[in-house]
Amino acid sequence: MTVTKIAVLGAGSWGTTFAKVLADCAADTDAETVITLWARRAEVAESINDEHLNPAYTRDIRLPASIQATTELLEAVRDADMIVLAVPAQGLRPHLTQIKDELKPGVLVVSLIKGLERETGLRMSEVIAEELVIAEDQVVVVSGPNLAMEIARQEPTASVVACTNEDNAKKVVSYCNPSYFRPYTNTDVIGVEMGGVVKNVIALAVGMCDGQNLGDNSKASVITRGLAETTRLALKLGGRAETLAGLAGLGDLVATCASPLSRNRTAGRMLGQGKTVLEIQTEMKQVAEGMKSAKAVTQVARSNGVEMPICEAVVRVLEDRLVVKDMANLLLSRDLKAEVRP
Ligand SMILES: NC(=O)c1ccc[n+]([C@@H]2O[C@H](COP(=O)([O-])OP(=O)(O)OC[C@H]3O[C@@H](n4cnc5c(N)ncnc54)[C@H](O)[C@@H]3O)[C@@H](O)[C@H]2O)c1
Ligand SMILES: O=P(O)(O)OC[C@H](O)CO
Repeated sequence: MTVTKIAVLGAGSWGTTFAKVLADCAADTDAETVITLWARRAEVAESINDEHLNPAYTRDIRLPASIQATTELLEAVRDADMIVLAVPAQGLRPHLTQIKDELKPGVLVVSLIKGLERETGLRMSEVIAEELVIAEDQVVVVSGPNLAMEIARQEPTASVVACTNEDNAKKVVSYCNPSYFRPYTNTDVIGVEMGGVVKNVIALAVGMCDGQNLGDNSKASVITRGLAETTRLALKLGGRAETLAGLAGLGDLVATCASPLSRNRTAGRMLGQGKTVLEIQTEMKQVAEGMKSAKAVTQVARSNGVEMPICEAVVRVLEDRLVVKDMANLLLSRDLKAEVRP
């Protein structure tokens, strides 16, 4: 039997949980799979190897003993058939630069990351293909309503595995389909990625509503109009409307904006309560990607002539150019128009 080697880079909440998804799937199917999880910090790798726990990120969840953690990046990716990327968006490129000479020909590279690169406005799949000099159809994106802790607890969850080559998406699906995780394939990589990126910015706005003690009407209005602006941008960039109405669009937006587990919603709530960006970054130990990607989203939107008033307002708050209590007034006083364009 051939052994499949999978490397997961990033032992935070989602990287650790996704390694568990892969390991549980391999156990369910009796597949010969070696899963190596790369952690930046030695104590995290030691805890995963010795105790099968990653308390800082997945609390008391017992990880499958088959997951081997290492702090050696090149050792993790050497001979890997599939490399899964779960580091924060702004830290991705330097990692790719380090691993690019170690890649096995034909390797599949899977992005779990929901962000845009700030300097270039590129989606993660574009950064990966560019930096690793691999074909677009070797890059696969996993995105959807996937709060890591719920999946770590094995609560039933669906997701999307997107690749321009559907066979490659199916291959990745075959590795990440344990009993509690149902991945659907999609060939619309742009729609899937943009759904995951922009929902983080909208969740910041919903969190701001919470911080201002606004109720469900306000939040539903932000979520729904947020989906409208996300869809406008995704369509302009070449995505498909059905994707944004699916798990990676509406599904993820609802999960993130509703859940107290969401770091983006939590960061938004803190902004709504008057905390500064610096205070929030110091207090939160985990990444809230929307805070880093919001500006790039609005820059990409502007350069494509797409109006994104909620995202624009979030950026103004993040840049200290708007106080949260004035945000609703700014959004509501815009020119009136039809909900759906004829
Ligand atoms: N946590 C979730 O529920 C979830 C679900 C779906 C997608 N995602 C996405 O997955 C990506 C990773 O998120 P996460 O939740 O695992 O984050 P996290 O904050 O839990 O962990 C990030 C990991 O990356 C490491 N890290 C931080 N900065 C780094 C840097 N500059 N270079 C290298 N490593 C660095 C941290 O040590 C940690 O191991 C994000 O893009 C996020 O949006 C997260
Ligand atoms: O905790 P957040 O806000 O980064 O959201 C996590 C996931 O993206 C939800 O699907």
